[in-house]
Amino acid sequence: MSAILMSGKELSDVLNEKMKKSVEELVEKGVIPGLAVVLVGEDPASQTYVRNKEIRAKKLGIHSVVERYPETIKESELLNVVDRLNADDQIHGILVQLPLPKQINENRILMAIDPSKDVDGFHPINMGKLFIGQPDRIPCTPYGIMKMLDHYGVELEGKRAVVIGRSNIVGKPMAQLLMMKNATVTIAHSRTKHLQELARQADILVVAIGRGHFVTKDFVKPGAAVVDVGMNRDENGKLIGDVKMDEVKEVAGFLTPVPKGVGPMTITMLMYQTIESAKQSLKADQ
Ligand SMILES: Nc1nc(=O)c2c([nH]1)NC[C@@H]1CN(c3ccc(C(=O)N[C@@H](CCC(=O)O)C(=O)O)cc3)C=[N+]21
Ligand SMILES: [Mg+2]
Repeated sequence: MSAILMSGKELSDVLNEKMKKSVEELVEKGVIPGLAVVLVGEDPASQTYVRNKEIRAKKLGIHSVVERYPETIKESELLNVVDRLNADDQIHGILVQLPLPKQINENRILMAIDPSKDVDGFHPINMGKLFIGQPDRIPCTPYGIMKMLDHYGVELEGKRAVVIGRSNIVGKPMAQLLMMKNATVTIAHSRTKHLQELARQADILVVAIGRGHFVTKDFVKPGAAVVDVGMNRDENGKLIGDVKMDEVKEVAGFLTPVPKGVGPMTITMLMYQTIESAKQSLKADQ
């Protein structure tokens, strides 16, 4: 038996068609959805991501601007950039690419973004809304994963989910979203004891630990849905996930590939939330 591959690429293609129509409708009403990406420094992985977002925005008719700043930018200067974008009514979504250089307090920057333009869903107001069960902007990676689980018919109600990884941008919001669908959720991490035994109990296993090929078939319950959030480079520079896909696909019921799994869906949800933000700005004007 081989797992059903949950293709983020294919689902993105489907959702892109719908989003294209939404953008057309907005343009007819005089609003072009605008996304600003702020990129600090020269990190090559960030460059790829930014390039992929650019391509996608163009495809959808979203107005996209990328502002690049040197690694040495001061926190006060970056705060000025955010303020200017907050005030710019052509811009409906602002994404400041993380991580930021060490002289900059990341939280201070994220808190400066207007919550209604926070298409990453990282602002404490949006995080807070999510955690009280009133989601508004949702972190794009876990949001995209929920769309994939839904699209491929993975049942969540009453099921046991294990999330490996406790970050603010993936692990914590992922757990909350699964809980909102009545899954029984455990968050595990690098210090968790007996991780393998715990993971083996999961009907849904989400892996965001950041270690290439960490999860082998011995971590997986037969038939489980396995979601691989990892993006690592192997010794040849090839993109690999946190899951050893070749062996896990013989045990799992569902599996997201890397590449073309979670990554494309993250971008899809970013575009989706930018469009939503543009729609809301239109309503606010009326
Ligand atoms: N404020 C902020 N928001 C983010 O959402 C954010 C961020 N900072 N910093 C960096 C990470 C990383 N990330 C990726 C999303 C999609 C792909 C993606 O599209 N990957 C493709 C191809 C990757 C490749 O070929 O290298 C795939 O998985 O198929 C990659 C990486 C978003 N991040
Ligand atoms: Mg994200």
